[in-house]
Amino acid sequence: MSDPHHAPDHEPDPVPGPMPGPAALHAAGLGRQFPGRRALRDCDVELPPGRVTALVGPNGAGKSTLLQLAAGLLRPTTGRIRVFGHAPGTAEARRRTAFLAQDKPLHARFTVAETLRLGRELNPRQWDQAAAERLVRGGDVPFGARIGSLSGGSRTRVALALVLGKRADLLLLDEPLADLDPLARHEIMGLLMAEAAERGTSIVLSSHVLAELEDVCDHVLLLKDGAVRLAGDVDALREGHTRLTGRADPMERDGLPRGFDRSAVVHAAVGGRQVTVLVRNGSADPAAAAPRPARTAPDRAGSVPPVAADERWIAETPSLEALLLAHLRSPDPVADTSAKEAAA
Ligand SMILES: Nc1ncnc2c1ncn2[C@@H]1O[C@H](COP(=O)(O)OP(=O)(O)OP(=O)(O)O)[C@@H](O)[C@H]1O
Repeated sequence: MSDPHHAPDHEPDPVPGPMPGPAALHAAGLGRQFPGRRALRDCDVELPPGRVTALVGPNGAGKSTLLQLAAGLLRPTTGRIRVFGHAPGTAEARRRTAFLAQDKPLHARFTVAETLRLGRELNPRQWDQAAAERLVRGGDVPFGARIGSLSGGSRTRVALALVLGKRADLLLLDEPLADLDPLARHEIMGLLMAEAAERGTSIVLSSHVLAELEDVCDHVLLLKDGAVRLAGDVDALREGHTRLTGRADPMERDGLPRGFDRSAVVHAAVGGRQVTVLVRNGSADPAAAAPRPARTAPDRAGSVPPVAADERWIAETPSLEALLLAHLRSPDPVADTSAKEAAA
């Protein structure tokens, strides 16, 4: 339903620089300023086609702003953004993109059937009525009911039906599951995965429920304070980190042994006598998955053995949720986009 709000239907002047690749979403130096507030700054984003991307970040991180820029509802203040190489708001970008806004704007006085008819009229060449109806029927939403009379979850279902009915190549979904009950969330996630697997649809999905993203997303984009903090292929990012659990050192504020290489630490948390720490792997050598303490304090020389070889530490590849939580908690402002290449 985003069409009526889109920016004018013309390509802006070409921007100098290399041509964008076939990325589903490409942004370079992207920024968006609101009065008194910078929502996004200097964001470089490359989302390969056919991937399901988790867009995560704290409240106010800029997730909705990025999705609205990609949907052509906002214009960048700086930099540029492209969907499949096209400027958002142009006819080709609009045809290939479907956007589900966080507040799911629908006409309250329309019935469900009228809403789907509007979807078909706005997308006459590519509308899939069966896909849209399937979603509505899945929730037992009456086709004759007015949108204004529906529960939040049913309204969300109708809004998603419009998105899936459009048969777009890139779905931009801003917290699509927020109003849905657990069974409906599970069902909708399954539908989205099927859509991605069967049609190669690219999906960008913002969510605060990290555990739900684990089995669904194969790519991640973490924003914090309007900047990209972590980006890339999920497996590559997980393999690029190690989660270590061991006995906390009561003499150290962060609970880590004194000689521990803190430059590789994303975040450490002490719980009781244990410390759990997420570290970036410093080497491509899998044997070095766990960090070696690079600096050993002179007064304790030899007292801190290499963590990887110390059986008192449990080393494991982090889950996506553990990875994201550590990066969300990390004060480190340096973006980790090391897994970008693996995603291409
Ligand atoms: N239209 C606007 N006018 C002024 N400020 C805005 C506007 N839209 C967003 N902002 C500000 O930009 C920042 C980023 O907002 P945005 O909605 O993109 O964050 P978000 O990551 O989607 O947050 P949430 O998780 O709470 O939905 C916030 O500080 C917000 O207040």
